[in-house]
Amino acid sequence: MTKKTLVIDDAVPYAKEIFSHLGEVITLPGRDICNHHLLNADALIVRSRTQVNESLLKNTAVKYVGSTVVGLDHIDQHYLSTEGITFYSAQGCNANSVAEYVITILFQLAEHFGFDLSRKTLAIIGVGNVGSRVYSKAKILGIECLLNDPPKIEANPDLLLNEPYTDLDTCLKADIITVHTPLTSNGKHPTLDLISAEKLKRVEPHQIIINAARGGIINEAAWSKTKTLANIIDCWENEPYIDKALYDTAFIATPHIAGHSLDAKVAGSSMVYGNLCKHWQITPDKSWQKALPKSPEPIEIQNLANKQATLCQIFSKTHNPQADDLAIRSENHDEVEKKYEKFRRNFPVYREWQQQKVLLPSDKNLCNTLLSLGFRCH
Ligand SMILES: NC(=O)c1ccc[n+]([C@@H]2O[C@H](COP(=O)([O-])OP(=O)(O)OC[C@H]3O[C@@H](n4cnc5c(N)ncnc54)[C@H](O)[C@@H]3O)[C@@H](O)[C@H]2O)c1
Ligand SMILES: O=C(O)[C@H](O)[C@H](O)COP(=O)(O)O
Repeated sequence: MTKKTLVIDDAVPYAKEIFSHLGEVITLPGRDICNHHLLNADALIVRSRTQVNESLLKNTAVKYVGSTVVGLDHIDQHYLSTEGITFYSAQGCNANSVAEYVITILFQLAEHFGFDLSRKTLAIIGVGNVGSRVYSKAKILGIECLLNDPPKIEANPDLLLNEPYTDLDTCLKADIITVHTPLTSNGKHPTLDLISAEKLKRVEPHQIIINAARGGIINEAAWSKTKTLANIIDCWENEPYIDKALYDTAFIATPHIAGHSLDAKVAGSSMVYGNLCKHWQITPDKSWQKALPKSPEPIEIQNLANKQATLCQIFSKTHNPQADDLAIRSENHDEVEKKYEKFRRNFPVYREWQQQKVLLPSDKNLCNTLLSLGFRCH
């Protein structure tokens, strides 16, 4: 069998360790992968920064495309299908990372503005892999939720019987609104401009809006003029050339890193690797897992404040989105745009809650909550 060639986005962690036993691995920055790199490649493995379409793949040898991320708006799936190119996407690989990002920020907001999260309502728009994990964590933490996901309800109306699904307009009255839909512009429930200028007119100054899904789901021009208590923005239109007016309104502005835990990135790579091995009928080799770092040092909490404050401290020690905000923040917007992609490509490694051990004074209630959220607790 001739040796295969795989072209891989160099932001795919452990690309060489994981994929080299399948063939020759060529790594390139995702944005720089062009048609001429792929002429003799058998497989292309990307993250979100490579637009996979006819102009990229025309007259190449590529017969397999693997996306190690969840969003699909960079993939022309119709073209791949008509050309008989196998496509696989690591759906759900980073859902937990995004859910932890959202929950951490909710606690940071509550501590900053001095409110009790258990007295607030959180509306989750899009209840798939990410939204359902936000929901399950919020329930554990005593946060009342509203859910909105018309495609899911149409597929399974019984969900209305036991879960707080409701219409979008009702959700947009919630204290906190977080969107977790794909960015779609066709079909029965397109999400482009889902929270339109018209809908934003009804948002009140006490409300908080979070977008860690895709730029464009919320009308950015109108959002930048909408008075809110806080805007939390991880996903923007035209990244990295993000809108200054919207950026200037953000309480936390991060460069599309909500799904960037090491665990999420490795899960994406590992899922594509497993699918490619199956596709090429090769037995997977798991020796690359030895390259993974050990679990992080335990989080030590000396003194217990109230439960919300202590949880905020623990979540923030795991990963602090405010540090990511500060990493790109600048009065000079050109500087923000310059730092945006550079910071993403050199993103500090952090591990998810299930890799974390917490050492704290005995508190059964707090420990049970932490265990339910996936932490180990001593
Ligand atoms: N910021 C990040 O780093 C990051 C990481 C992962 C995913 N994402 C984005 O978040 C999106 C969701 O991720 P996921 O893994 O949960 O995907 P998913 O496909 O599991 O869930 C998306 C959910 O949205 C629902 N939906 C679709 N159209 C809708 C509409 N008009 N109104 C309400 N709900 C609608 C779907 O029915 C589905 O349940 C992804 O498409 C991606 O764009 C961002
Ligand atoms: O689509 C996704 O899974 C997420 O938006 C993910 O963060 C994209 O990762 P990136 O390619 O931007 O590193």
